[in-house]
Amino acid sequence: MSSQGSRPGGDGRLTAALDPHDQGPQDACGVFGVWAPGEDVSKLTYFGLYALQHRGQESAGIAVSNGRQILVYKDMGLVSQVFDETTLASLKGHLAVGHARYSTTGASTWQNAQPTFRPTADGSIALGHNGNLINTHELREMVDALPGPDDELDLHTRPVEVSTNDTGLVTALLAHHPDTSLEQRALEVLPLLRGAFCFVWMNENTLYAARDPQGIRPLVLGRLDRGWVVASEDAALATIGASVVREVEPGEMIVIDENGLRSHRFAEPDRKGCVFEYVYLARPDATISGRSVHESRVEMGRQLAREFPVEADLVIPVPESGTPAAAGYAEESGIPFGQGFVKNAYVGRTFIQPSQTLRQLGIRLKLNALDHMIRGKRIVVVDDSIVRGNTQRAQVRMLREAGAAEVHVRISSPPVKWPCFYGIDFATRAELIANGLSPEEIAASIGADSLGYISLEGMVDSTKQAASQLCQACFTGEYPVELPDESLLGKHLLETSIASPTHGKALPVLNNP
Ligand SMILES: O=P(O)(O)OC[C@H]1O[C@H](OP(=O)(O)OP(=O)(O)O)[C@H](O)[C@@H]1O
Ligand SMILES: NC(=O)CC[C@H](N)C(=O)O
Repeated sequence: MSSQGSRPGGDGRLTAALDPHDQGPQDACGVFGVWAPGEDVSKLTYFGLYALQHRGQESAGIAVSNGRQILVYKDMGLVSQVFDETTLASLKGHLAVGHARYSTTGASTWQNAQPTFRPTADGSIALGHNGNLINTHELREMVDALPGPDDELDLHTRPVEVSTNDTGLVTALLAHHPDTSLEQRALEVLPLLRGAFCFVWMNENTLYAARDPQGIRPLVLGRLDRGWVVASEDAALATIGASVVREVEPGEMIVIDENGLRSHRFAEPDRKGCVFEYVYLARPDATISGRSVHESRVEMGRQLAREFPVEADLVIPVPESGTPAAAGYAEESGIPFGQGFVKNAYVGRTFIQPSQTLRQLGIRLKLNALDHMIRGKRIVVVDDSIVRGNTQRAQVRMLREAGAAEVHVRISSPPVKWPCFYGIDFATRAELIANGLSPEEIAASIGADSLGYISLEGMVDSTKQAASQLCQACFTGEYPVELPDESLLGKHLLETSIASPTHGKALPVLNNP
């Protein structure tokens, strides 16, 4: 990576840039934000992101401010690959925001890694986003209507970031507040956004967080002895020793600075939390809307055993996220629970990798069957979901090769038939195996003796949330935030990117690869 344009510096408050590829051998979508004078905020953010790594594994970044300038460090890779002690030690300040990304809109590139950065009339902002916006064309037009970078910025001292995703557009809209405060500007911009968003952002002195009116993705507020924290999941708070205060409410914006915490309501709440957070996305030790994710998953397994019993010798999970449901299935059915697969702990989640080839390779890399546990037995194998079918096809084959007498697949969520437009890369309908095939046809396709999916009601009841307050669009096709264009249903979100470097204006940023 080489730098384009000159490095920031010289005007006393300019954002400086740290590009890991300019650091020689010193080697640096979960969101995290911390405001804590006297604490090592970049390290707290690093550990917070580490706890949120399961939410995004393509790129990671941290922005930190010491009150005068914001430093941003981001790169492709896992949190532990992007940051090291030296990098973290150079990120000094009293407030920080961090991000671990997997892409939903805009390619998986350094330019789209977050926090995104943009200079403003009175400083700069850095922002991280979990979610996905669906009115990006509208937002693009709003950004295009803003005064261009040439009018606004000195490009000799402030190089340009060409971000091609939804997050870059919001950053540009927020950053344009020549005559008003960032806080006021945010209260104008947030109501214009459609879709899912949990944002954490900052300027030099203030930490902000906001959650969309539907509260599709989780966001929690926590307290340190000497500060405040916001994070996608409460497990990240526990990791850094912060206590949970409450969830950031749907439609709420929080502002934290030396005067404490202020809360604004920018929209009326209409709660539609993502049910797939309970099924797969969130960590099992997370609590969302007062309900333990682990307990929800165990209950889904119990319910699955009631709905799809089978005579068998052993219940095994597809690790990791299938494990609690398998335990619930075994408990309810009375069939012994055991380990049938060994998971390589160093391999990450497979369905969120960007290409099909990588996904398929990833599964073989991840799971190996324990032959002596499997041989001659009738196996019930429990997983949380079938998306493209890669995992089940591979693991049924492995179980057969290991000598299983029968393989019965049980899935603790209903068939995924519809793409997600709110922050999960469920891709196109064509890629979803349950879109074209019945459960019987899927069983034949993956080579299973039987296949049972939990009912929609069974899954929803297990979360102890009112069905009316959950987004179940990936199972039902009923989208709680109206899609601007029905043709979106046939497209991959990565193809709906709002701008390419050759279309529209370039967004200013600190360093270019
Ligand atoms: O039908 P597919 O397209 O294969 O996707 C579904 C699989 O992806 C997830 O596992 P993943 O490996 O991502 O994560 P996990 O280890 O946390 O269960 C999920 O638990 C299923 O096993
Ligand atoms: N998974 C996410 O939350 C993605 C955030 C944002 N839409 C992006 O693609 O960067």
